[in-house]
Amino acid sequence: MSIPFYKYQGTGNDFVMIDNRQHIFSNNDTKLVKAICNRKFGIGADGLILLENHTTLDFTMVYYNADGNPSSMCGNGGRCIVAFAKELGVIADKTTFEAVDGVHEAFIEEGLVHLKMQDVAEIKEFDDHLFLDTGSPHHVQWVSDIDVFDVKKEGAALRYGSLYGKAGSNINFVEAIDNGYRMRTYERGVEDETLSCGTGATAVALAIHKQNKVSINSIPLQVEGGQLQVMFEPQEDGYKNIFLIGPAEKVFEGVWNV
Ligand SMILES: N[C@@H](CCC[C@H](N)C(=O)O)C(=O)O
Repeated sequence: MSIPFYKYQGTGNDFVMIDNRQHIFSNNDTKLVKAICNRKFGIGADGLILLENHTTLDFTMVYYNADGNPSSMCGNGGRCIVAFAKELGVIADKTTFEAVDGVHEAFIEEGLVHLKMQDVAEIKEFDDHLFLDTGSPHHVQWVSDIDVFDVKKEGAALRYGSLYGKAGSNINFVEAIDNGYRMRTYERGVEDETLSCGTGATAVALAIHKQNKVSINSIPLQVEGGQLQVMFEPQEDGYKNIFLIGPAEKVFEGVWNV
């Protein structure tokens, strides 16, 4: 079996993308997805994404983590699939598509993909961290030594610890820097630090605003793989019109032979 694939990255969060409009790839083949995402024996990626037909919208996004399992929303993957849909000629510069957490609008402007995220109603604040769901679950914690912080060790301890039970959570660490904020993420389902996490960046931006650290509604975030921007409108009871903004690029394409 030969499966044509494309490799995309959004601020270093990388994905294998497959045009599955003709059902060339079986859904939920955990072993195959894990093999494709393996960085030593496969193509290598943080996740695999299928672009499928939708009955009324432009397309459906189906997301799998690198461990082969389907998961909750991937923000950077959402930005990458918009660029992929444009490359395939499925859309021009604007789109409405469906993902696991609902319908998303997006547009491409000056080379950056602006992805509208779901409204966020609740941010839980604890003594040393915050927790919110931006399509995926996110723990946000301030640190003072982010450059040398052991994200993999501390992230894994929290992800598998008593706070989040079997489902786990993605774990974000953040520090204020001269021109904004710098963050690093341990990703559930990759079980390692990734160079960027879009739903994580969204969670960090809203957490920063919730804690009154800024009054602005647009927050620049430096991630390991580049720069993201999150814009939002604060409401009495949460946040709406949330946009995750950043680059999404095709890296290469090929054929996977099984
Ligand atoms: N890379 C993602 C998040 C993907 C989902 C996550 N690993 C989970 O299982 O919760 C992003 O850019 O949002």
